[in-house]
Amino acid sequence: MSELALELRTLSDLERKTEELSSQINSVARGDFHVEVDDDLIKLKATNNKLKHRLSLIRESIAQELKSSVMEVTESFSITEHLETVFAQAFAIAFPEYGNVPVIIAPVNSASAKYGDYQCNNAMGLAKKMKEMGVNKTPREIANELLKACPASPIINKLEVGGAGFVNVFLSKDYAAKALQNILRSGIKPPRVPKQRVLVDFSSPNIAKQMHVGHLRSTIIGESISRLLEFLQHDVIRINHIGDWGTQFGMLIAHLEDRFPDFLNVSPPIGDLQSFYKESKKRFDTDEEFKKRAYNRVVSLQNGEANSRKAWTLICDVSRKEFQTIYDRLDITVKERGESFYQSHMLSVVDFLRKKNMLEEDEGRQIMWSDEGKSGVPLTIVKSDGGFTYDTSDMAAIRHRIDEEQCTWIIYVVDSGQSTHFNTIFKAAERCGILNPTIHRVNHVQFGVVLGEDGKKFKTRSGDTVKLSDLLNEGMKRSLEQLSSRGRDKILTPDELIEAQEAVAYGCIKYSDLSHNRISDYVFSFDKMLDDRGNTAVYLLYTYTRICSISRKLSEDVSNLKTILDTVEIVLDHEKEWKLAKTLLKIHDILLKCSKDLFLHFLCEFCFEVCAVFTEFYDSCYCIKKNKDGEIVEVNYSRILMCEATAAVLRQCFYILGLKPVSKL
Ligand SMILES: NC(=[NH2+])NCCC[C@H](N)C(=O)O
Repeated sequence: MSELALELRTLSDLERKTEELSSQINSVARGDFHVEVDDDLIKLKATNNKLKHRLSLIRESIAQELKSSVMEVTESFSITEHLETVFAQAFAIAFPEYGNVPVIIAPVNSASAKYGDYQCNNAMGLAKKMKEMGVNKTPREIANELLKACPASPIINKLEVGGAGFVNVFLSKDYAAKALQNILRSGIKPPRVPKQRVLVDFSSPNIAKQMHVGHLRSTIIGESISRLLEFLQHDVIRINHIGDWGTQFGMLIAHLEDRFPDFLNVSPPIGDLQSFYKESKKRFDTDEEFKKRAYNRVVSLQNGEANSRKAWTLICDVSRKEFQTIYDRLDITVKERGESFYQSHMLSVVDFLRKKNMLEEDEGRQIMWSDEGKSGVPLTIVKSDGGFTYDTSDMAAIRHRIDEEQCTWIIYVVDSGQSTHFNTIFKAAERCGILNPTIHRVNHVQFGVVLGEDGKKFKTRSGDTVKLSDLLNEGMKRSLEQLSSRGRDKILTPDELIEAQEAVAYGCIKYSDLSHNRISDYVFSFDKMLDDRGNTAVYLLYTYTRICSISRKLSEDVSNLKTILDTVEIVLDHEKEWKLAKTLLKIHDILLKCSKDLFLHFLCEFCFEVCAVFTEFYDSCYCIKKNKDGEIVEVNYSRILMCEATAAVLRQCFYILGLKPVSKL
């Protein structure tokens, strides 16, 4: 919404108030009330006239401003947002007295193209509101007034009032052709959004414990959210909040000292950290002397004593290497900043909370309620032995992220099981003044559990947690089988085959996660994800390679795309060409929609739609005509450009979803 439009609304409100007052003055003047006429009220009437004049000037400049702001088709924007602005102006001009009505723009299902491409659906609601205020107008009358007040926009071909009072918007083909040409010239440009400094806390496995499928979900979703927000030009900090601190390290260090007494000189060959953990836990539970030494080591570690610190680093390194191999395979970038990083910040946040009188003694512990009414579960800030907890580290972390990192948006990609924890942290942070909800946005991006095909929690046959490296290996094996079943092992070079195998294996694991609404639990099934029909990575990747192979058929391929662009106009005469163009141009709307609520399945659905609409287009619109001998006799270059634009849109979406487009599959 432009500043002028806002000012216009404020002025309209003022105008309405003045009018109310004037009518009061009039009634008073008529003698309806026996009240002295206030001089101020009379002055207001004069002000009202001035305001009216200003209002008409502002309306004029809004019309001007809008013209200049939308004339540029070279800029990329979300069609929905653009139409929202157009209709907001129409509202301001036609119905200024109804203040801040949020504009409702909805895309029209392509099956009902005769009703336009988008609709403004406000008239019905407004008619109701007017009725409450004693004004009788039908939604169709309102829609007609809105239509008349709509400023010209280069993206609109025509407007019509339809049905119960919808304003139907038909997009302009000229605009669409230009917008597609821009995509081909300079790639997909992000729509403009206010830039934020945002921290994405994701992956976050725990040292010495198995990185499980829950962490895999967090890793995949967090990476894609980071890519999406980076694409939208936000300043993104990707943080791996690993569990590398806490009392369990005391027993791990004590056990390391016993098992590898020479650990300071010779790096200990801990192959299997999980069983190392189990061994030490067993001793901790049964051996009093060991337990005492373990506690000792926690204290020395937290005090920064050199040998304990060294032992801790060695243990963390073992896990770190394991995590990194998963990140490398899945192309994940995340900066490690585990719980240990916050040790000094925990000391200071405790101090801060104590000074603010937020801490309460509870059976030796120091707790904090997230609201004054003491409802819900309190946070444990200091344990009775003086140690800190997961709550303490998250309070320290949120404070650091807001005060020191200067983030205005923090996103935690963590399973739904922790939603109480995060809600409490957010409320507590607000209560003690760390977080100001008018400035800071915090989101717990929660997700459901991974289930096996039997509908039970995802486990190995023997009932153990599935090792992620085994899972990725299995994916690689299954993807090779899939490719071989299509005879690809005979067509592709060994390098191309490996590239295709990885693209399919990792792509399908990521995509099957991202394409489901993350809130619900999801069933992990290689069979489903490797299906080449339906909304799967395999289907998308195959469609993409098909598009690539179309232009490959041209001898002078698309390396001279720029020349083609300079000489060929995109024509959108065929119904399927026009449908494809409109589908592709939805990309900005979709990206914004995904970033609003941080749901990536909308982007997956969009990719699926693009592929389906492309197939319809390709089935009914020839791009390259060949004769009986297979020689090219005619090329429709406009359609070749459409193919290239489709590939460009898909590539951009693939990047955000972490899929690697391969030109041969
Ligand atoms: N700031 C956070 N608490 N991030 C999430 C940490 C997840 C935790 N390490 C776990 O495995 O459950």
